[in-house]
Amino acid sequence: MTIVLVGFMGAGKTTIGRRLAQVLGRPFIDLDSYIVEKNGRTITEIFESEGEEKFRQLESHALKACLSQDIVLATGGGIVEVRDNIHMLKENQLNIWLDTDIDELYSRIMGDESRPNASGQTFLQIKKLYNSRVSRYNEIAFMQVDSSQSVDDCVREIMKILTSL
Ligand SMILES: Nc1ncnc2c1ncn2[C@@H]1O[C@H](COP(=O)(O)OP(=O)(O)O)[C@@H](O)[C@H]1O
Ligand SMILES: O=C(O)C1=C[C@@H](OP(=O)(O)O)[C@@H](O)[C@H](O)C1
Ligand SMILES: [Mg+2]
Repeated sequence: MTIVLVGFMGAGKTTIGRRLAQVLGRPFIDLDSYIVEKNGRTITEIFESEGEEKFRQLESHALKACLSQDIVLATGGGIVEVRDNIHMLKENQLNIWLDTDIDELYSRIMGDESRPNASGQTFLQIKKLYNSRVSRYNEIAFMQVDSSQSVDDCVREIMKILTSL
């Protein structure tokens, strides 16, 4: 069973996913890192050279390759932009939606140039993107975790639910 982390940019998918995998003793894959490694280019380079559509194709291909493995998988915040990804994720039960308020998300991603859909964006532009996606995170989520908590508290909350299943 793949434990998948979904949520907007800055929610903590990569950070909490890595720590959760350590605690579970499972391999960890960050989908962005997987794409970078397979393509030999950064996310920004892919966006700049071939556009977001190409990135989304690579992302869907990577998701398909990584699902159904016994790993912890951190997705990118735009995974819900592609309907096929939502269909694939609906087949996976353990999708954990990391979420917190937009002010906190914005403060975590501002100044980080590694996210083409965030760099140079105003708070209102980021909030509009968040609002356009939030219902789709909810659509695929098995559980929602408030990642305003510390990384370890988020992991503890997730572990409590997983061990009760
Ligand atoms: N629970 C948390 N509390 C405070 N800061 C966090 C938390 N989780 C992640 N961060 C920080 O927020 C930023 C984005 O985290 P990241 O794991 O890259 O999020 P995502 O993969 O969802 O975009 C990083 O600087 C990270 O250190
Ligand atoms: O929300 C988005 O459109 C994106 C989020 C990023 O991942 P994180 O959510 O881990 O930052 C990365 O996949 C890419 O920059 C696109
Ligand atoms: Mg990430």
